[in-house]
Amino acid sequence: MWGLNCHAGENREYLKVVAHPQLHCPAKPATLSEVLEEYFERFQDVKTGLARAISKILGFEEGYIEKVFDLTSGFDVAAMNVYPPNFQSKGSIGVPSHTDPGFFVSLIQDVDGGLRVLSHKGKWINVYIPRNAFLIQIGDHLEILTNGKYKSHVHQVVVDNNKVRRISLATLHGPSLDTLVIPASEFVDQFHPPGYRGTTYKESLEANGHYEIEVQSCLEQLRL
Ligand SMILES: O=C(O)CCC(=O)C(=O)O
Ligand SMILES: [Fe+2]
Repeated sequence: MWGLNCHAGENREYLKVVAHPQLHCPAKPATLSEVLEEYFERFQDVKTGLARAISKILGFEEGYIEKVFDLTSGFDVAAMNVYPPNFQSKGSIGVPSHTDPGFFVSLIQDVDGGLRVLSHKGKWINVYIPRNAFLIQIGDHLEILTNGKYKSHVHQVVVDNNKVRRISLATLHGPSLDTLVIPASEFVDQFHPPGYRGTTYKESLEANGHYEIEVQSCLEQLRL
């Protein structure tokens, strides 16, 4: 899906493709699908490694998250972004503040600067990503699974009055579409009642009337 968003609140051009369980990518240019295929194939090891590490940190056996999110069929969408868009450009907000659905988001960029994260004290922090490094951000469905222990944090992109051209690849790694995500019983007790309503991943992606591939957050609607 190609999109050009340059209205008051947003200012970017992007191509979104489903990356997993099966890569759906335009056939031309052939180098694009070849590079993405290799990237996402090799990224599976990073995803599995993170799932195992986080499972252990949460006190579960290492295969816990792979199992509850059914990651072998996990629904991943990659957004390739250009800021500012090639055509028109209005304002300096690349992407307004939001959280992302899913287990986690991985991000690479060509030039540093632009991405900001809202701290728990309500301050915007510029994110520094060392060259050749990935940024990993927690997604809404890990927040739901942990009943709010892990937070899907609010972030935005600010494009310095469009003086700098920036390209990023943000991939939203989700559970499988038919996985029902609810707060795990281990995080629920009389002092911590369930804070979120359970839905399948597919239902939560479509809750705001968007298509699955638009991967918009609906965390606010799921809060109890
Ligand atoms: O381009 C970026 O740095 C982040 C983009 C983003 O937040 C998103 O696509 O959800
Ligand atoms: Fe995002």
